[in-house]
Amino acid sequence: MTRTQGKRSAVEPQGENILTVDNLDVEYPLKGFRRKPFRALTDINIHIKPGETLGLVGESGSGKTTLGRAILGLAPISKGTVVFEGNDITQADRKQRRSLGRDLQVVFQDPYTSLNPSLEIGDILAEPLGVQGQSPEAARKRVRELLDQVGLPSDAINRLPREFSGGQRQRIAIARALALSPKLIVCDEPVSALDLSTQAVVLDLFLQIQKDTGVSYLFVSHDLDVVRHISHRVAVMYHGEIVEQGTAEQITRDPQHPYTQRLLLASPVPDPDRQAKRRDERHALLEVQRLEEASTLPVS
Ligand SMILES: Nc1ncnc2c1ncn2[C@@H]1O[C@H](COP(=O)(O)OP(=O)(O)OP(=O)(O)O)[C@@H](O)[C@H]1O
Repeated sequence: MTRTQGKRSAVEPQGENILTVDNLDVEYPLKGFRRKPFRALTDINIHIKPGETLGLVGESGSGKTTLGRAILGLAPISKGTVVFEGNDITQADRKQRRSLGRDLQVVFQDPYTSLNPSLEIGDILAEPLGVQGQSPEAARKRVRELLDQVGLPSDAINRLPREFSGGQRQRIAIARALALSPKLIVCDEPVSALDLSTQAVVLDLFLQIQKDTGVSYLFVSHDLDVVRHISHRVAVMYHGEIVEQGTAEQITRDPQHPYTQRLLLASPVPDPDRQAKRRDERHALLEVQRLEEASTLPVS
């Protein structure tokens, strides 16, 4: 393991699927006379169990974001089913979607644009709690818990997003996604905008939160190294199709599809000695990063 200090458990999650996507097609309508819709996804089949991370890797334009959006009910599905906690979201009405929305959250790539710049952190985190009818006192208590869970001090409550670094903002975005204790979080390139050492810290946080809460992740990234580190299983997307699925180890040791083989060539697994040395270097870097983050946090 090269990226983080956290360890992914070797035990595979068991039980009923929390999410099952079957034979899914997504077609975007295109403007213009007689233009056929653009098929962005073809015959997608994936599933995720409670407490499991499915990593979704693929090149730009392969359809990763579209699949995440389809699961969130935000993409034009032309065929197939998306069953979340036993409910087919393609058939759900607005009221059912709202209640499903509680258990299904998202963390986006860009921590600079995903937070409302004019709201204080306390209000950003309390917003979903208020919508669900929590009293201001209960919401305030939950906001403090959330900040603690993502490793930010409680005085962050009265600060604005611009007062935080990229890594700290992504922690705030993760806290917001966790507010309603979701069962599944769609993580759409959540570390791509961060530098390498901050990526490692945030990946550790995702692992720790999963250990503590049992939440499942669909973890989207173009970076195979990130995906195979954080995921129990990996699905490889290519031109709108899933061309290969397996455990991170299977995909790494015995890639079947030429695209996966190319991805691996671009991201080789280092030999054990080099790996250990890089891990030590990484740990030292992480410690420096943590100290720096702590010292740049605003003090009230
Ligand atoms: N709203 C839309 N209307 C038409 N085509 C779209 C729309 N959104 C995405 N597409 C097309 O669907 C395909 C898949 O896009 P998508 O954003 O899902 O890929 P991606 O793998 O997430 O790429 P990236 O890593 O660059 O974000 C692309 O060809 C894209 O141009």
